Amino acid sequence: MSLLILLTVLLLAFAIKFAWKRRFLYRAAAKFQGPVALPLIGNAWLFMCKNEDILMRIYGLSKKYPDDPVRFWLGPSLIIMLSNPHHLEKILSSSKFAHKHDIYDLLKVFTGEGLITSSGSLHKEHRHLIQPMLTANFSQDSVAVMQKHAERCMDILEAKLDQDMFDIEDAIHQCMIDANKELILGSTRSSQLHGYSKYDRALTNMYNLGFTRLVKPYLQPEMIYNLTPYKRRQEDLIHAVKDFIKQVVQQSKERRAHSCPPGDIYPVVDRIRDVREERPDVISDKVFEDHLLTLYAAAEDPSTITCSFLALCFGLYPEYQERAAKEIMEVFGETPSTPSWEALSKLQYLDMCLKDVLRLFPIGPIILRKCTSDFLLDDKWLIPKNCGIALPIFAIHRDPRYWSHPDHFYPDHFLPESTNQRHPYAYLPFSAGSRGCIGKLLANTIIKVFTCNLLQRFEIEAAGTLAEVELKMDISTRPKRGYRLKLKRRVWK
Ligand code: HEM
Repeated sequence: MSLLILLTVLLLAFAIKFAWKRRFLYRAAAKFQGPVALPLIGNAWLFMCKNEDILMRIYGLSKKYPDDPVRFWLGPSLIIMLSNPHHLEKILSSSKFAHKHDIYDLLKVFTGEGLITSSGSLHKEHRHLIQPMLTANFSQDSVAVMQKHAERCMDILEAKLDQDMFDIEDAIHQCMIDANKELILGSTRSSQLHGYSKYDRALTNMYNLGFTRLVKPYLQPEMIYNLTPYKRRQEDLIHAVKDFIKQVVQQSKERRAHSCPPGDIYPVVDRIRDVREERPDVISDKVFEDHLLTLYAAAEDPSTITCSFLALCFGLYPEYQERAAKEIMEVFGETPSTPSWEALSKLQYLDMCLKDVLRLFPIGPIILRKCTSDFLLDDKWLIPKNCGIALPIFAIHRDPRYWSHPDHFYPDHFLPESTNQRHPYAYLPFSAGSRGCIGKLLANTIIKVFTCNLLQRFEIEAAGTLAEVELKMDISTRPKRGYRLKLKRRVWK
């Protein structure tokens, strides 16, 4: 009995000390609106649903609190969500929010100190080294590489001509694997010709496993996670992925030793290797591998998703497809050939289509940051040090106050007169500021070259409406039932 009393007293003392140390956080949180928080779990109950439905829960909440900041408690963690573009601008342009939220640490087992998961001075220094490698010149050189892989993909898609509906994702995924492996990793092993490799499969499973742990709080404590089968699986995946990256590094060293010409492109791996030669103290072997895996993963999956959604939207909105195809024909003619860099920039309508797809299906539907010191927002709201910040990009991209046709594919959203009237931070498909995407130009190039090839060869059909495309969230936004399309030979009228 006395032991029980002692334990209760100790527990109570611990709880009081814990609450006392965090009194500033509670005081600041009380100034924000937010849903009812339960003892211990806070608002975590709002997100107790299937992983894939979390996106819609967050969307619902941000619609409920569209203007002023709102607070959530996820267990002991305070998160402030901001849905007003004017607030997003303040956050994304402040150095106080350049830190990723602590939850990203769970992904460090995979991508270590790569640009997505690192923060602080190491991130800043390495971003300065890597960003200049992805210049307009690199994107320009990537056109020919992308054209080669896109043509191969179109040849594969010929087999689907005039057949039943099929999911186009696999074909696009293998094409994007080949292109990004050559551009970033300098590897010419083709998944389109030889099928998915062990590495390709491991990487896809890695995204899924990483996301599962992010959204299941009970898997987050290391002690518990280590006892689950997920841990074993994680080790197998890491092993497969890292093995491949080590081979890529080795091949790059051999190219250097034999002064091999870089082939079709001077890939990112060789560019980083050359920087290391000059400054070996700055990038260790381990961080070199982390960068390669991060850059490849950051490029391959978003490009696949965006090209697939663009094809689906063209299938659902034939009039916009026709307009984009006509523009491509006017600029390039009917026969697919390697587009010139100048000609690509003439595809204004395709550009508007791509922008609207990135609006509807942003790769980062929610961006999470950590506040590293107290921050006074609009001289009104004190965002306390160490709390999390959530930016619900998906919800803002569908807010009817900024978009005339929020839930439709509507390229005219990006007519200059509409764009000029909108707050620039109401559209953030590549995020912004010191943690914004460094591959934006490359991504635009890859996707446009791919789409030119697709529309030059095929007419795309899809059934139903965009409203019927149910979405799910994993590490990005995807359709629950795939990208189902039908292809017909394009006949120029
Ligand atoms: C359609 C294609 C793409 C989209 C929509 C996209 C979107 C984004 C977004 C939203 C972020 C910020 C994430 C956050 O703040 O949490 C980001 C970061 C990043 N992206 Fe992209 N991305 C794309 C393609 C690429 C490509 C092709 C590369 C590189 C070759 C790339 C490399 C990166 C890197 C390294 C970061 C981390 C930057 C940092 O934190 O310093 N991305 N991307």
